[in-house]
Amino acid sequence: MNIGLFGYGKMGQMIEQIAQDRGHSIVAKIDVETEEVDYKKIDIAIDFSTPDAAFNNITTCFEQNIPVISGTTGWLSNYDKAVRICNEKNGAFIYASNFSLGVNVFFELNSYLAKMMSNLNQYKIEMEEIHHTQKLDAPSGTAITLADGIVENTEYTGWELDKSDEKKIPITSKREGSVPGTHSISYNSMVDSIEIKHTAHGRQGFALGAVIAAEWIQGKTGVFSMKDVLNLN
Ligand SMILES: NC(=O)C1=CN([C@@H]2O[C@H](COP(=O)(O)OP(=O)(O)OC[C@H]3O[C@@H](n4cnc5c(N)ncnc54)[C@H](OP(=O)(O)O)[C@@H]3O)[C@@H](O)[C@H]2O)C=CC1
Ligand SMILES: O=C(O)C1=N[C@H](C(=O)O)C[C@H](O)C1
Repeated sequence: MNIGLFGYGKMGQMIEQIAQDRGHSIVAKIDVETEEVDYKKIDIAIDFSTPDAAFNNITTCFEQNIPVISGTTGWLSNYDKAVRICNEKNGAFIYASNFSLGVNVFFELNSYLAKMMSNLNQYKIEMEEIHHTQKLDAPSGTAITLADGIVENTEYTGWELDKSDEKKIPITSKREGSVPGTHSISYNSMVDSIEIKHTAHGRQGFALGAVIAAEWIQGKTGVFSMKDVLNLN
């Protein structure tokens, strides 16, 4: 595949390595200073840019009939609009807050645990995410997806960064050194605690998942998720 990288930062560079190892070519590296893009050369766009840039990158690719894999977080207020444009253009799109295969299994585990805990009111939930100090958004996109999985299966109505509303899942966001991404959810009662945790050891897992998604979406039209790619449905 001829891949166009939208965003050539920490993730863009990791994806370049992994994509090349799997026999793909990087035909464009687009970042904030790029003035002209030759879209004709690009079979698929992989966007790991910034919350401000993602929507425009993604929808420009739809206009050019290029399928898009996006891992950028912090732009989701425009997600429904992007989906609409993708469908209007008969395009192909996957957004995932986290492309790592392990985290996508962790999402399923989180939903299953939330369902089991939903009638045990003596347990109070807490979520923590830890990332490197360069991260622009908080809470992480992954933490938001985890919170959505809990809301779907319990009486919680949403999430909040500061603990105040009993009906909301309290999320603590920590920014420390170069931590690639750690997410934990705990259920605490007076007598015990249950905790599930995912720890990324680097960015390879995110990048590999994004390249696998790009390979999978070739020749398809529609809006998909990593659940489809990994057959976790
Ligand atoms: N879904 C997932 O699995 C994962 C998602 N992420 C998310 O991916 C995004 C990128 O992460 P990361 O690579 O660590 O961040 P970086 O800051 O290292 O890279 C972002 C890059 O985007 C560039 N950029 C800025 N504006 C534009 C633009 N208009 N078009 C294209 N590129 C632009 C930046 O350039 P400049 O520096 O010059 O501004 C920078 O090179 C974040 O939102 C992060 O949360 C990260 C890891 C995994
Ligand atoms: O910015 C990052 O680094 C990461 N961002 C994603 C998120 O916001 O969840 C995924 C991963 O945790 C790394």
